[in-house]
Amino acid sequence: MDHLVLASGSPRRKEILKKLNIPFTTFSPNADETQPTGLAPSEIVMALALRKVNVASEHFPVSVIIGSDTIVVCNDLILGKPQNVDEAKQMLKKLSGNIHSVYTGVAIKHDSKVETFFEKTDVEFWELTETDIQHYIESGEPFDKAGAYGIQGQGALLVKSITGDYYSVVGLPISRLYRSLIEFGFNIPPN
Ligand SMILES: Cc1cn([C@H]2C[C@H](O)[C@@H](COP(=O)(O)OP(=O)(O)OP(=O)(O)O)O2)c(=O)[nH]c1=O
Repeated sequence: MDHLVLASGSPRRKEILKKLNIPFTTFSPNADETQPTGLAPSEIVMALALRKVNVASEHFPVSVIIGSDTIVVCNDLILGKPQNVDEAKQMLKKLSGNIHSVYTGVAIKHDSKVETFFEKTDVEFWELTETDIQHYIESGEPFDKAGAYGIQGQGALLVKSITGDYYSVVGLPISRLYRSLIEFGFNIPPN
């Protein structure tokens, strides 16, 4: 079986990838995460995922490499990770009482062969009070997450409904990835 590398420093992505039940190495790619301008959200997340696998492939030239990127889009505004409390507050205010879309792009690379895809999941938030937002920010959860929340943590209490893949919101659309890896030619033994 080919060697698999997850080009990510995200502990969530690592946990989700374990569902494949195959060994893999993680590598934090430190790629430039500046969002390219003039692209649709789906294109942005695929471009950033590609940057991550390209950096990792310099270190693992013979491996199959997976990279991923997640952004939140609310009323045409792209929300990445908040840099401070104020930004987190602004983001959560925007999401309050609204439906937003979470885009996760994935890139798979082996030698010169590259595959990219994206998933879009719609998430509806309850109406949040100032106190709800304040309490949630104090949990510390918002700061390493796109849109300033984590659906897998206390952020679950903010979410009214979701349409699409839950794991894509957490950062890695695992069932689509599983199928894409097989189509890509990666040999995954039956569990
Ligand atoms: C919306 C949402 C995002 N997130 C996370 C997923 C991503 O890890 C993060 C968005 O930042 P990313 O830049 O996509 O990923 P990362 O910097 O955490 O990891 P790496 O680039 O090394 O792969 O937000 C959650 O964990 N839960 C959520 O509900």
